[in-house]
Amino acid sequence: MKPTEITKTEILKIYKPIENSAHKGTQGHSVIIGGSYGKMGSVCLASKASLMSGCGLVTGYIPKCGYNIMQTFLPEAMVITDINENTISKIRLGITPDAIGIGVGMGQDRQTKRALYQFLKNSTSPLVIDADALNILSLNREWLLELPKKTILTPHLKELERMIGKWESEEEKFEKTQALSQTLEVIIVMKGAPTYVFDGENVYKNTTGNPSLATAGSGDVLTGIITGLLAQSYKPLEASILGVYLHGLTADIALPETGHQAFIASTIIEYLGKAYLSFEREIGQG
Ligand SMILES: NC(=O)C1=CN([C@@H]2O[C@H](COP(=O)(O)OP(=O)(O)OC[C@H]3O[C@@H](n4cnc5c(N)ncnc54)[C@H](OP(=O)(O)O)[C@@H]3O)[C@@H](O)[C@H]2O)[C@@H](O)CC1
Ligand SMILES: Nc1ncnc2c1ncn2[C@@H]1O[C@H](COP(=O)(O)OP(=O)(O)O)[C@@H](O)[C@H]1O
Ligand SMILES: [Mg+2]
Repeated sequence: MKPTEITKTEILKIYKPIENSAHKGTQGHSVIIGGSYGKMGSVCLASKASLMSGCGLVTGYIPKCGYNIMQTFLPEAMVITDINENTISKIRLGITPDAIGIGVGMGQDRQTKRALYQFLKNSTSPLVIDADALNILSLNREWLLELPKKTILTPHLKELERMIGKWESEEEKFEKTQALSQTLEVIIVMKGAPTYVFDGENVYKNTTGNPSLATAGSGDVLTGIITGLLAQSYKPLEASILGVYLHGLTADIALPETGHQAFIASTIIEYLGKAYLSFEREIGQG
């Protein structure tokens, strides 16, 4: 199982420049579901990253306590609140978005667990599953069978361990992850240094990124980027590959300008524009 490297050449084959006739309706609508009291930053970061990945419309689905926080942090986003104050208890969107990212900052309340199960049973939009949604699934492994095919899971190594159990060697970690992606027919973005993407058949190794990304919220931002790309009608594997590449590239571009200490999750979002511009320059020269 030799990984294929995710290089700029591959990325330029996937990347779709914007059409002149574009309007916000053609650029996709993504929904980020998550947040709980004290963890609203995660949804704010993921939603802003989704918008700045190029998505036309973004909605946050959050508990009531996050309403003012999110509307103030990100006026470009729309907000739908749960009936519950501090955690999500029932997911009623009333819209059918082009992609949904679920789990960041969501916590693992009993009501939230039940809401996730009902959501997975009924959801028809392409999905990205991260953080607490992954942890809840690890505690209720039979729920994994409810995941629609080509759903994208984005575990860091601890979340991965909760899903597949401990491994004795790197080889075993890769084999178990590959087996899970094959059995469930899902895409697994195994976050780390570097990040690998499994699609059940092949494994792809990211070539961008550096330790500046070892900062709170940087995975929440990745969830927002991949969800935004999915909503812009990139296929799930393309969105995963392009998402991890862009995410790492922001850190590579920023590092000489910011230094790693002052690089935070918001800096990833800030540098998305420069990362995209580097693609446009290559296309212009081609
Ligand atoms: N501003 C906000 O609102 C923010 C909200 N957030 C939200 O908080 C929730 C909890 O998420 P979380 O990831 O912090 O908790 P959890 O799953 O227990 O993992 C932590 C443990 O895992 C390990 N570990 C992690 N990475 C690893 C790696 N690459 N390689 C190896 N190990 C690794 C590490 O273990 P250690 O190495 O310390 O033993 C660490 O102790 C979640 O909903 C998230 O969205 C956060 O995003 C922050 C900003
Ligand atoms: N040393 C590193 N080199 C490259 N990427 C890293 C490094 N440390 C962390 N990252 C990236 O940062 C992100 C961290 O995600 P995660 O642990 O979910 O953060 P959070 O939950 O705080 O948002 C992942 O995309 C991971 O690949
Ligand atoms: Mg995370």
